[in-house]
Amino acid sequence: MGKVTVLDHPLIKHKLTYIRDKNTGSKEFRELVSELAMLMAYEVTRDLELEEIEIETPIKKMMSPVISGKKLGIVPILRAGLGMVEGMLALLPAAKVGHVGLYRDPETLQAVEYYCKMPQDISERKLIVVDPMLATGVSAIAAINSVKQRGGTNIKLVCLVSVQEGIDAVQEAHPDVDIYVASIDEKLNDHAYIEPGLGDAGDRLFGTK
Ligand SMILES: O=P(O)(O)OC[C@H]1O[C@H](OP(=O)(O)OP(=O)(O)O)[C@H](O)[C@@H]1O
Ligand SMILES: O=c1cc[nH]c(=O)[nH]1
Ligand SMILES: [Mg+2]
Repeated sequence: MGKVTVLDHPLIKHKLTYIRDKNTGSKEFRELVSELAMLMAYEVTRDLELEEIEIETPIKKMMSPVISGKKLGIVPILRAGLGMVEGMLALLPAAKVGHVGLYRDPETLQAVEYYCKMPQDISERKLIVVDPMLATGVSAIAAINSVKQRGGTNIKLVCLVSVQEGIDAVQEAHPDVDIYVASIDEKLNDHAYIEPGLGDAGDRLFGTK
């Protein structure tokens, strides 16, 4: 079973409070989501492999570590996942970006996929699927299915706000995927929105609705 990590660094908690606040407008919301993604990227990449290379300081030669091993890929789930890409790329500038476009049908709550474009060498990359919200888990499960169908094998899921129900669903469908969240909230409401949550992440990012 993949592990679940709640990233509860004080900076993450602080910024999360302000994206939850209904009085936070789109500009500030976008900036905070981006900053949160950057902080989470730092934690999620803790297990990157290193190799020693020889360098020379102004004083003497030494062996010193640099990142090695598999390259990275970031996969936002459109639309709301787009808000997390820039922050992740700020820390991981060499990562390639694949996109999965899908929305949750408000009536059936099923995921409807409308776009998918992955890096060609997806099977050789460590992939980080990103979406601010993990509610029922239907969207994340569908997105990870799409990534796997195209050859992705090494996958992590990073979300800001989640509920236990969504985490359980992803773990059952994709037991090989580690999940990182900033919060596990109380529950889903009757419309499968997270309570207390932050509302509709896509609408708040892009000023729609
Ligand atoms: O876990 P789930 O129950 O599937 O819900 C979570 C999904 O819902 C939201 O996307 P939405 O369908 O609103 O699309 P959008 O990003 O285009 O707004 C959110 O960004 C997730 O992708
Ligand atoms: O609370 C929720 C649930 C699904 N999608 C959102 O954007 N917010
Ligand atoms: Mg939405």
